[in-house]
This record gives sequence, structure tokens and C-alpha cells, in this order.
Amino acid sequence: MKYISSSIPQTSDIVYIESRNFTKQFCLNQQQVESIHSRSRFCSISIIKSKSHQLDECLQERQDRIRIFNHLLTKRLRAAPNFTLDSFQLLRTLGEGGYGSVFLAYHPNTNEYLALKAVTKSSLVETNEQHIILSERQYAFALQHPNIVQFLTSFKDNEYVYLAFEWLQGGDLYSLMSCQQLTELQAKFYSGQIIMALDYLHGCNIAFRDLKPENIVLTEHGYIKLIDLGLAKLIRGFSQTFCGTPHYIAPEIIMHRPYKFSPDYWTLGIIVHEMVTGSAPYDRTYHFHEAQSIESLEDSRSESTIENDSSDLVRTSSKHYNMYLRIINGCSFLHLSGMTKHCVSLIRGLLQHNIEQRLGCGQRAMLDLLEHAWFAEINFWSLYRQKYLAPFLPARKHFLQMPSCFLLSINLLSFLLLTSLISCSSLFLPLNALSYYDNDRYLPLVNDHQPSIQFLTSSRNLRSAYYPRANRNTWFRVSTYQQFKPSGSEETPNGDNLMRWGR
Ligand SMILES: Nc1ncnc2c1ncn2[C@@H]1O[C@H](COP(=O)(O)OP(=O)(O)OP(=O)(O)O)[C@@H](O)[C@H]1O
Repeated sequence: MKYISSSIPQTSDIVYIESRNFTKQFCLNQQQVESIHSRSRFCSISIIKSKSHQLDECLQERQDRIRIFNHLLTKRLRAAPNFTLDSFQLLRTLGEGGYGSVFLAYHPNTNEYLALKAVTKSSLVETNEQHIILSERQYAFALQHPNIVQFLTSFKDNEYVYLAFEWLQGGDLYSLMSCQQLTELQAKFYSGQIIMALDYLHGCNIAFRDLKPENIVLTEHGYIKLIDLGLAKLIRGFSQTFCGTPHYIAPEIIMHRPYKFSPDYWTLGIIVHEMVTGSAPYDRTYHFHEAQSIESLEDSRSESTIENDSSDLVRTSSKHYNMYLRIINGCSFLHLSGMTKHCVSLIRGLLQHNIEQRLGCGQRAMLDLLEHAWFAEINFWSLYRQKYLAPFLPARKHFLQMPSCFLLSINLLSFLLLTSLISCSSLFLPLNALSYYDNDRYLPLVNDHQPSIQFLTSSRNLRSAYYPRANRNTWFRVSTYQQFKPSGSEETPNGDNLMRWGR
């Protein structure tokens, strides 16, 4: 497969800019404390209807989404007839997976970028796994949730089946965690979204079964979405399929016990541990030391997903059995020092071998998680509606490293623009405009083809334009408040500060 070269940077060019104001949003007041109990109804269908208007809305929305899923699931999904690979320019590889490659593609007719997953038909036929792509396509089409990647279309040719998804620009959680140890509050922000996505999936009777940091990708606004529904399964009764990614597989799968949604919670426990401590609750490199080449140690990303039906189970489990046992036993001797007691309790609760005792798997299902004291500060409805400022904003390193002649020309341009903006703005400058300034949203991700002037939505009512100064170290920001009325300008901290958060 050919793809054209582009100036679009690789995922490794993404830097994460920490928001200074993230923590301030979560100061717990009395009203919030009181609402902790009631708001968790968001995730329970059986619970008595809330009197609160907001909670009614939450419940309603959840039910509507599940209803839409059930409706779309029964619809026969046809391949888009107008699309071929020639309709797109393939710009670069976004990632490689066990079942194919994912490309960043540009669609000139609509001027849109998307993530194009190309799966080789022959590899699926060889392994008798055609159902994987079919179910991924059908589920991706039917699932619609702010924390799950949006499916756009699918088509095929003689060699490949293509699935087109929205392009998530912020890199995956693995990349973020590799360059940044998260605070508990930041981890709650991400875990809360994972929980809401799981709640929705489980409400649709779908077990995700392949949760891992590589399948959790940041949006340009710093929120997250789950990708890769390749192993997702509609559970009617129980499943006994051996599947998942080594290091994240739950004990019940390894022990070949029937399961429903419980493996997703086990994996959540491992991910929360990784977020707050920076490492897995066991030695991730163990099996590489013992069984495989040393080079493997250089990249500790998860191995690709595996799926085996029962006939392969014995072979697979005997090959990996010892490793899995070590992992699971490792989870029994957690080193949880340095965490708050609530965080320890959440991780212990999720990493329970016994499914009945595992958080999220009891009678109260997801409620046990949402009401957990660790999430006391989080208003799940605000998180769902993406009202919080995200803890990290993905940005592009290359923009800070533009040649100075380019920056100089931008600077001249920006000077002219600024002069005109500011001169006409003084008459109607809103008094509260400055309060919107301190939102930390420097360097958002922008149109990759034209990185000249950065003009982006920054918050609900505000748009900000960022102009690099010729000395490369400072930025000038012009903000427009509502309907693009110019509202003022200010100088951001210098470039060193911005770079500090990079890798
Ligand atoms: N919508 C997207 N936006 C941005 N990057 C994406 C997107 N979808 C996938 N990727 C990148 O491509 C990689 C592989 O994608 P995906 O996990 O869907 O493939 P897979 O073949 O199912 O992989 P695996 O074998 O690990 O399950 C991801 O880890 C991610 O980095």
C-alpha cells in the first residue's frame, strides 16, 4: 500500500501540555458532597428515578443511546459504494495492530482527515477470523458514545477491508503515561471516562475485552475515547473465549471460566494502577527476560491482541500459563505505597480474583464504582458532557521548532492583523473576557496542512489565535469572545515553559 509523504508529524511529535487550572475545578463543596450519592444513578437503570432534572437527563440519555444501539445492531450495514482507496490520500501510518494497519487518510472531496484501518482479507481467512472484522464493523457502526471512537464508513477491495473512523489526534494513553506520571486526580479524570464507556458498552451487552492504554486515545481536547472493538462481543449468557492482550487478561479468562463483563473491570484495575504509579502491578518485562529476545525490552508496548477459540485454548494456555499465573499472583502482592487509601481500595477492589467480590461485578454493577469514595470530586455528568478542562492538552512539538524566517513572516502578518483587531476591539471589549484567558490552552492541535496562523476554538465562547514570535520563545495570543468579536490580547508564558511538558 502506497502513501504520500506529508508534513504531518508522527505521534511521537505530540507533547502534552499540563493544565494549571485542572485541579482547581475539583474543589469539593458541600453541595457536591451531598450529590455524590445521588448522581451515581446515572449508571443504573434499575434505581428509582431521580427527582433531579439533571439526573433524569443522564438516565434518559443513557437509555436512548442503548436503544439506538439495539436498533442499529439489527440493521444490515452495507459497504459504502462510492469509496475506494483512491478516494483518499494516505498520509502516514497511525499504528499497526494484529489484524492490520491504521493509516491517517485525507479525503480531498470533504477536506477531512480520518483514521483508515486496513485489514488484509487473506490473513483473516487463513486464521478463520472473518467474524472479527464483521463484528467490529457492526458494533462500531451501532455504538455511539462520547468516549468511544466514532465509526464513519467501511468499504473493501480485492485485498483489504477498510474501516474508516474519526481521527483522534492526541496519541494514546500509553504515550501520555510514558512521558508523564499522572496524579490521582488526573487518573480519575481518565478512569471516569473509561468507566462511562464501559457502562454504556455493558448496558448494550457488549464486553470490550481488550482494554489497554494503547486502545485508549486522546482527542484534541484532551478527553479520551476507546478504540478497537475487534474483540468486543455481544454477550448472550456467558463467554468462554480465550482472548485479550497479555498482561491485561483477567484470571477468569486464563482459568477458562465463563465470564460476562468482569474481565473489563480487572483490566481497569491494572490501568488505574499504571496511571497512578507509572508501572504495572507486576513485572511487565518478566516473560521477555525468561522466554524471549532482549530487544523486546526496548518497546514495552503491549503485544498484540490474541483471540483463540476453545480448541486452541489448551495450546495457548500451556504456552503462556506460567506467565499469566505470575502476573495474576503479582497482582496479589500489590505495592500500593504513596497512594491515598481510597485509591488503594479501588485498585484492590478491581483486582479481585473472585468475580463476585470484584468492584463493578456485584449486584449493584457499575454503581459500586461510581459511588466509590475515590471519585468523590468527579461529577460524572459534567465529565460526560465534557465540561471540565482536561488535565493535558496534546500539542505539536514541530510547531515550536519552525524555522525563524517562517516565524518572522508570520509575525509580520500577525502584527498587521493584531493592529486591526485591537484597534476596533476597544469599543466593545467585554469586561469578563479576561477571565477566559487563563484556560491554559496553548498550542492546540490544528489544521496540519496550513500551520501558518493558529486559529482555534479554545473554550465554549472563546476562540484564540496563537502567533509565534520571531525569537521562538514566546507566543502572542489574540482571543475573540463570542461570535468572533475581538476581545483582547496577551502574551503567553515563554516557550521554555511550554516545552517543559514535552518528552
Ligand atoms: N481513530 C484513530 N485515531 C488515531 N489513531 C488510531 C485510531 N485507530 C487506531 N489508531 C492507532 O492505530 C493503532 C492500532 O489500531 P487498532 O488497535 O484498532 O488495530 P488492531 O489491529 O485491532 O490492533 P491490536 O492487534 O493491538 O488489537 C492504535 O494503537 C492507535 O495508535
